[in-house]
Amino acid sequence: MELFNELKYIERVIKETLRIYPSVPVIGREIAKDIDLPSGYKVPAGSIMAVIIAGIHFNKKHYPNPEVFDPDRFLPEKMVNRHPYSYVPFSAGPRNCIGQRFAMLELKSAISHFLLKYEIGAEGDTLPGMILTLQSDNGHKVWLRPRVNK
Ligand code: HEM
Repeated sequence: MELFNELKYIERVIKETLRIYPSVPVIGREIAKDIDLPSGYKVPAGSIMAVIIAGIHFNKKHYPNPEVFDPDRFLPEKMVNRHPYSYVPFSAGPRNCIGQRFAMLELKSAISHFLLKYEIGAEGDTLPGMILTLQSDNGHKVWLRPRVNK
């Protein structure tokens, strides 16, 4: 656990990956009470709303040049003034992802063990698609090379 806490750069890479490619790009909620939006629109109780997580993560107000992959957006000093709900790959509130801490540990473990043995790179583009969760429409083409420890 202590070692995983030290993997700061991998953590930023995972966070930035989940910003651009949130595994759950849309969630739904039934509205319990009427909401008056600042735009003047009233959302009546009982409505079903879609929360577009991928849309929130591309809001230029929070993420300048949102299409650019930049793990350093998640440096502590860059995050300090960001709105708490500007980054919600695991949703937020009472029904958020119960597995988010485990998911982060699992990803750090898998990625770090993998990178100790292999180099990996993209081979062509991936077309994002969605079947409830985000996935590739044309597969993930990658190259792998055993890592030679110098
Ligand atoms: C990168 C990995 C993961 C992502 C991005 C993710 C994302 C999410 C999101 C966005 C929700 C909320 C759905 C909603 O609000 O309607 C959710 C719910 C949930 N997730 Fe995850 N999840 C991940 C991994 C995991 C893992 C590893 C587990 C279990 C070990 C897990 C268990 C759950 C459960 C049980 C819920 C439902 C919680 C509830 O409704 O109260 N997730 N997840």
